[in-house]
Amino acid sequence: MSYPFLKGHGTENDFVVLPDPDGSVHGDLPAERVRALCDRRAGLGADGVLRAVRRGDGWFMDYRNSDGSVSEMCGNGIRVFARYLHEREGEDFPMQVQTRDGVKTLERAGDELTADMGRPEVFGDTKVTVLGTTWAARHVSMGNPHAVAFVDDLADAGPLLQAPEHDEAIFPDGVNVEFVVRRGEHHVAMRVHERGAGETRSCGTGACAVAVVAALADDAPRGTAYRVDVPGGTLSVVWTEDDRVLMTGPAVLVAEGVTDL
Ligand SMILES: N[C@H](CCC[C@H](N)C(=O)O)C(=O)O
Repeated sequence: MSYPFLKGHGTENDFVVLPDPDGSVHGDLPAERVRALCDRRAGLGADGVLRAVRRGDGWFMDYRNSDGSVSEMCGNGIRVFARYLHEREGEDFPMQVQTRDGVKTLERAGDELTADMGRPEVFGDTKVTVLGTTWAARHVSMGNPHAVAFVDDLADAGPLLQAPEHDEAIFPDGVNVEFVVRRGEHHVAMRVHERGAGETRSCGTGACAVAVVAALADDAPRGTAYRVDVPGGTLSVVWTEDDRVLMTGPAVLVAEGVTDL
C-alpha cells in the first residue's frame, strides 16, 4: 500500500514526516516500518519519523527514533513538524503541537522557528564512559533524558559508534549523551550520541539541555541567549525568567512523495 511522506531536517537532524490525520494509514506505526523508512540504504533515510495525527482540533506529533523506539520529545523534529503543518495543512503561527511531553508552542523567528520547549528538569551529577575514558556529566530532562558532559576537545568522544556507557539505574530507558566544549561567552559546541539513533548532526532537546547546564555553570542571568553549534548548524537557546527553554533554529522541507515501505 503506497502512502505519502515528506522529508525534512533541522540543522541536518533529518526526519520522515508521515501524514496520518485519522490514524487509518499507519495504525500504531509498527517499529519495523519506522526502521525500514529510516534505513539510509534501502529506505528513505532519516534519524526519526514524525507521524502527524489529528487530536481534537489540533495535531499530535508521534515521534519515533530510527531504531523504532518511541521518545517523548524531539526538538529539531517539532520545528520540521510545524513547518509541515504550516505549508501543507494550513496551520498558522503561532501554533500549538501536542507531544508525549505535553503541548508545545511554535512561533516564527524570521525564516527560522522558535519552539517553547517548556521547563527543564535539572537533576544531579552522573558519569558517561567512552572507550575507557569517563567524564562527569549532568542529568537534565527536556521531556527526554540527557547526560551533558563538558570535554576538552569534541574529538575526545571518539567515533561514537556505540552508546556511551551510562548509569542504568539513573537511565533505565537509555539516555541521549551530549559532549560539549566552550567556544566563547555564552557560546558552546556539541556532539551528540542520541538514544535510539546513534550520533546525529544535531539534537534540539540536547542543545536545550546543554544550554541549561552551561547557564548554571556560568551563573548566567535567566534570559541569556546561548549559541549552540552542532555539526549540522547552529541553534539559539534561551532559558527564560519564568523557567521555560526557548529554542530557535531552521526547519526545512526538502522533498515529498509516496512510498510503500
Ligand atoms: N533520540 C531522542 C529523541 C530525538 C531527539 C532529537 N532528535 C531532538 O532534536 O531533540 C530520545 O530518544 O530521547
